[in-house]
Amino acid sequence: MAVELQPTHILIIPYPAQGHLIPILDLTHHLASTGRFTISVVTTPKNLSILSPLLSLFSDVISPVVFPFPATDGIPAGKENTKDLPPASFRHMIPALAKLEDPIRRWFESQSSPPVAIISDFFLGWTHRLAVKLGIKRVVFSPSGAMGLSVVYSLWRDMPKKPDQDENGDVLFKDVPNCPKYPWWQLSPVYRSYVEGDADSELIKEGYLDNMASWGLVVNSFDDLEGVYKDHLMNSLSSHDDRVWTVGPLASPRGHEDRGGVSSIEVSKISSWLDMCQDDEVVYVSFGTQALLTGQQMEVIAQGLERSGVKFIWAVRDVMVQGDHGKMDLLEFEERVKDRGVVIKGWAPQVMILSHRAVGTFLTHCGWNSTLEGIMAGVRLLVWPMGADQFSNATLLVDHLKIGVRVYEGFNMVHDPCELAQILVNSVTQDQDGRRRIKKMQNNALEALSENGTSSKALLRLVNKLCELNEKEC
Ligand SMILES: O=c1ccn([C@@H]2O[C@H](COP(=O)(O)OP(=O)(O)O[C@H]3O[C@H](CO)[C@@H](O)[C@H](O)[C@H]3O)[C@@H](O)[C@H]2O)c(=O)[nH]1
Repeated sequence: MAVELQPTHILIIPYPAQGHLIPILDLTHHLASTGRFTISVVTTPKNLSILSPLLSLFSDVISPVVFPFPATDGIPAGKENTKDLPPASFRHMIPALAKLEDPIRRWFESQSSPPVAIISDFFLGWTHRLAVKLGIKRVVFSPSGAMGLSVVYSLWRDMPKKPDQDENGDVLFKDVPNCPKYPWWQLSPVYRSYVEGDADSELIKEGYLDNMASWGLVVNSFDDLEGVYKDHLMNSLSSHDDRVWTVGPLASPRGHEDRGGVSSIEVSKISSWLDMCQDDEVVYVSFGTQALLTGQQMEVIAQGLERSGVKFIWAVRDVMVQGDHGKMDLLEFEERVKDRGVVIKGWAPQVMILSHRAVGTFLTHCGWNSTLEGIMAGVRLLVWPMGADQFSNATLLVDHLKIGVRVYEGFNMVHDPCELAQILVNSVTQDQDGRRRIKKMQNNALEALSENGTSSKALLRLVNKLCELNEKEC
């Protein structure tokens, strides 16, 4: 007699930052599309709206599990997403979310058919212990690449100290392939702010160790881009056995117009403007959803764009438009360049812009999602890493794969608008070799996502492995 298959119930727990939410919800979308799961997604009231498109597509499959946001020192009431908070809030957001452990456990115990696995962001390491208590599996979701993750895991495992109390002293990662090294100031700010014995610091450290002990790991990357680092993770995380899945670049199968937010400018206006431009002549500039540029940096970018004479779209975070950004007068700048440039204040339809044939260059902070989106669009990558994993992403793109050009690094060096202008001009008019290399990587990414590609196969293996946990199905 045929056994009736029950869908496998899994619990997704995202971290409320757009660069983390967007890819884990893309993964959720892919899992929901298989028809083999019921999926519960943990969220808080102010983050519910980002789930709406998925909920309307998969109302029978995906259910939100909404908990009040836990009140926490360092996070103002009413703020539940890091896009509305300064970068240092990461230190507070991680402990805040750990307070959801008990409510989630109580919710789990009330379920007639509880989840067999948790897939949760790497900032939620405590979910490993929760999963162990509940007798289920935990899969870490890494919105960062495999190289960035290898470096950060190595940091928390080995706990290097600041060399000679010098911000510029190098820390060497001997155990990571290609032995990268970074000056202290380029290491993860969450790591640098660690204070031994401090409760929040210890919770964050435990979280990373718990990540390394979890049952599996999903990385938003693909083997042609980072195979060596995937293998390294596979070998160094013995607990993961063969359960490291590189399933990227994750993208929304639904299209990209409202990916991660509602565009603050009419999408049709932007596409009509781009339609009037020649192939590859437009430079797109964005520094993601976390970096807070200084007034001086805004000024350098504006002057660089103005002096270069290139066509451009510059996405400026709304907090930087509202904030006091020194001498920089965005409105005057816009007026001066209105014939050849667009400034988007607030959320930009980034993937749509990058994939337009007129856009040929991306000046990026090297956030991992932007990196993958740039590769998928086959645009030249001008990189200006600011923090987090962005310095290792820059190493990968510029030094190892030679598909990016390093413009500047971080906040503290001297930035010269004339030099930036020249780099922008060169990227639009020259650099054919760089362009060929990025096109090749774009093809590799598309290949990875094709039916028999490495990422599609990894996704299928992940799906099968999760379904095996469901005794009713096996
Ligand atoms: O106006 C905007 C701004 C951003 N995005 C999207 O938002 C995401 C931004 O992600 P990312 O490029 O990774 O930048 P951050 O927001 O800075 O991401 C944080 O999270 C990433 C994943 O861990 C890290 O790689 C980064 O260093 C960290 O800053 C991308 O999908 C963008 O397409 C838009 O669509 N419109």
